[in-house]
Amino acid sequence: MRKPFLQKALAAATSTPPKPFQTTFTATSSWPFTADRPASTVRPTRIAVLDSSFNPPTKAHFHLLKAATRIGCDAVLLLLATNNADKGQTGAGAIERLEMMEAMAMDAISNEKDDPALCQMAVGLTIHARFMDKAQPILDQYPTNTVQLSWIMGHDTMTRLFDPKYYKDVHADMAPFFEQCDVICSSRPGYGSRDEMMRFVEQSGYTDKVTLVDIETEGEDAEHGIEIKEMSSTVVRNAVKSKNWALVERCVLPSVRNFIEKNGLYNS
Ligand SMILES: Nc1ncnc2c1ncn2[C@@H]1O[C@H](COP(=O)(O)OP(=O)(O)OP(=O)(O)O)[C@@H](O)[C@H]1O
Ligand SMILES: NC(=O)c1ccc[n+]([C@@H]2O[C@H](COP(=O)(O)O)[C@@H](O)[C@H]2O)c1
Repeated sequence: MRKPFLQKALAAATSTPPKPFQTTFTATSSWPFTADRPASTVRPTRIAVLDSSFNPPTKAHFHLLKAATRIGCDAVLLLLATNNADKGQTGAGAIERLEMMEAMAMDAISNEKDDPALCQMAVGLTIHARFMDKAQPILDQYPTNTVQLSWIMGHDTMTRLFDPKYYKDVHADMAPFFEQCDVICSSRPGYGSRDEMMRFVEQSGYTDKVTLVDIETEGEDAEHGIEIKEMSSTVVRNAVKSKNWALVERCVLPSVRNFIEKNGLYNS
């Protein structure tokens, strides 16, 4: 039922001229605003944006979002890009990824009622690879200064956010981005300690624009040998390939697990 709609959205993103940003799912018609928190320039709505390949969405992604709502984000946007700064596309197709992102959003809306900001979820599609290019077309959708974007990412991605190789002049190019956006960053096993992450932020000169968070560990997953912070889409793809469904179930939400099996993703 949703496929023709998503195919149309993808066609709009790849047509000439392309639609630079669109939402394909929103929890409510007024998203990201609510009756209690209407569009306001006095108190802009803070949207946590998780930009990812979602190949597939994992519990680590979900817990990054929870970390963002814990520190005050009002709503959440799962963002898929038709272009990636570094990776080619293998594994699931774009439509399948959008469907899995929507499944994750529906899971949150049904099961996370005690975290109202997490239930304010949307799924979106951008054509841009770099964060500085992704931001403006999203901001353009809403009345000026009513929305603040908080980009949530792991330590590995923050390193690339500030890597001069993506820019002509990193500070000049990033200045408009940091006027309207901030970054929420989590440490990630294999990419340096929390202290190293803090030093990296200090050296970048953007201490006031980056908030460091930690992904919470659920006892259940720690008991089973893999902690949430150790999860990645690669772990899930490899687990499906080796038919380790117990590990798949530990690393993704039930709706995503069912989607992977039903659609025969990541088998080869
Ligand atoms: N376990 C994790 N801890 C902290 N950050 C994470 C974790 N998993 C993903 N992220 C962050 O989420 C964002 C999107 O991640 P991405 O889509 O690259 O997931 P991934 O699991 O690393 O994918 P893949 O395994 O396919 O490379 C990135 O900013 C990444 O740093
Ligand atoms: N400098 C940048 O803005 C920059 C650098 C590297 C990756 N990215 C983006 O970060 C997101 C996550 O990247 P990966 O899927 O490669 O982990 C992607 O959308 C990618 O295009 C942005």
